[in-house]
Amino acid sequence: MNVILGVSGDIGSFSEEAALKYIEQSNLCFELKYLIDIEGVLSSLSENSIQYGIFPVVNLRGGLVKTAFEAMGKYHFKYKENISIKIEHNLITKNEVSLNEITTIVSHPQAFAQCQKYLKSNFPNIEYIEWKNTALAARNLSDGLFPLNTAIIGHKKTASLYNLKIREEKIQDELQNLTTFIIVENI
Ligand SMILES: O=C(O)C(=O)Cc1ccccc1
Repeated sequence: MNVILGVSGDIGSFSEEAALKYIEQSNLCFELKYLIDIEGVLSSLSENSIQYGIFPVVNLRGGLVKTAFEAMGKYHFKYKENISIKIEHNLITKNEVSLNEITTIVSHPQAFAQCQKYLKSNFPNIEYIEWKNTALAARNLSDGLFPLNTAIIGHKKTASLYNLKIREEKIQDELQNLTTFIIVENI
């Protein structure tokens, strides 16, 4: 049976990127399971349907990942190790939308926190919607869940994965935008 590493994101999320880097560095063989958010990871771990989990806990610009601390207070688990990755954010829309037509941006709260300066100077008066995960936002935009004039902030690979278009690259406030993820296991 394969050992499963639960990811707090969808395909194309930053948590997936951290998981892939962890697998490469540790030389361990894991199957990834996409559990969308931190609650999904920790609940699956407590039910023993996964053996390990990975999720973000802190970023220098965005601060503590609030949802991580809320979920960590609800479950018992063991800390295994941590890994930090450099995160680059991108503004992504459907193919037919131009920048001046954007009325809404959907993303994970950490993405908004890490792109504050960019958003304040470029989109001061639009609607912001917090979503469970950046890659899920991309998938849902592609599926037509949001109005056409919606952008998401996420990993550049979500554009090709979900048939979307990158409008602006590297929009994070810090060039070296490191986020730390932790790998956890059952007690
Ligand atoms: O939403 C994601 O893709 C995540 O993995 C959570 C996240 C979001 C923004 C920065 C770091 C982690």
